[in-house]
Amino acid sequence: MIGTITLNPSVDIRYTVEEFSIGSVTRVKQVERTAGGKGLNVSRVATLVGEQVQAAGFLGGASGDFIRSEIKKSDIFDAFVQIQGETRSCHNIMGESVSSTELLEPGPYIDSQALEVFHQTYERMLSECKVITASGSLPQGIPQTYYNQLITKANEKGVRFLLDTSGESLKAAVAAKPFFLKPNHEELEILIGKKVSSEQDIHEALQMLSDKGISFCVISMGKKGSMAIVDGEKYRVTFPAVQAVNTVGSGDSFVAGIAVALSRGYNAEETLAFASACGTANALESQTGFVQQETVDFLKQQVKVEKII
Ligand SMILES: Nc1ncnc2c1ncn2[C@@H]1O[C@H](COP(=O)(O)OP(=O)(O)OP(=O)(O)O)[C@@H](O)[C@H]1O
Ligand SMILES: O=P(O)(O)OC[C@@]1(O)O[C@H](CO)[C@@H](O)[C@@H]1O
Repeated sequence: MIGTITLNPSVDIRYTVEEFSIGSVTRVKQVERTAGGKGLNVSRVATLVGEQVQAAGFLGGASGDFIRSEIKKSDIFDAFVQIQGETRSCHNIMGESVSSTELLEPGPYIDSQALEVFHQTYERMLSECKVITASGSLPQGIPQTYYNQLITKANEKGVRFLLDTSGESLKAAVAAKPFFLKPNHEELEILIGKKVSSEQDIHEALQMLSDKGISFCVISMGKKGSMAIVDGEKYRVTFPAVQAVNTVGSGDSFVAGIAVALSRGYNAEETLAFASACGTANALESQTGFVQQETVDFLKQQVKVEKII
């Protein structure tokens, strides 16, 4: 079983608009709500490709109730801790001629009591899951070094810990040596504190993270594919161009693909091809964090994974 952690889930609200400009009134053509936050996207995609998933984090208020009802419909085991506060919403404004614009709320305050209940849940997850993913920002009241505690516990138990976060929590987490990291291009620049403009810069960054003890690291670059280092071996991942519909959640779908592949025992090349297919399959759907099994199977055959000597 795969365990997913979404400490700061959200109701993702997608507004489809014909045009959008700051400082004027916009009438929305279509509104869609999904149970989101990066880890819930991971949960949904891993379930859609056939794995059992238990999902944990914090949920509260009417938004929390909505997410719980969606989790139930998706056949994901609900291990979320109930809180007093209200789960946040994240807004994505997009349209045919409007490039995706996201507004992400900060999330509720988590008190020490809720955190204590989460610790108990996490201990149980470590004994039931081979792979654990942790994704996204941290809600208020949780220190930026919090993922380090979770990583250390997973490492002690020999559970593979896959981390997809950004900013200070990503910077801090490297020292705790998560099994897997997936910064995108922008997150990588913040992580290493310098511009990454050439393939050589990416190689150096991957080598640096590998030398720091990260077994599996991927730098994802949207439609340009990704570059990876797995146990010291470097890979370039590419695929034919597609007509993307909504790329929000493609990174999460990629992480879901990695988690699924690892729990099935795929080798490095197969794992990267499968994850990349999941990322692209999501980009072909309008719904955030959603893939179709047939699309993943088809795309997996189109992905090229080359070892870089
Ligand atoms: N426009 C696209 N066309 C095809 N595949 C895409 C596209 N964008 C993303 N993907 C797929 O998804 C993977 C991850 O995408 P990306 O690098 O955009 O992650 P991300 O920035 O973490 O995404 P997000 O934060 O929006 O979930 C890519 O490696 C690729 O396989
Ligand atoms: O604030 P975070 O946790 O960093 O990101 C939240 C979020 O933007 O990430 C997902 C896309 O990856 C969306 O579903 C969600 O709204």
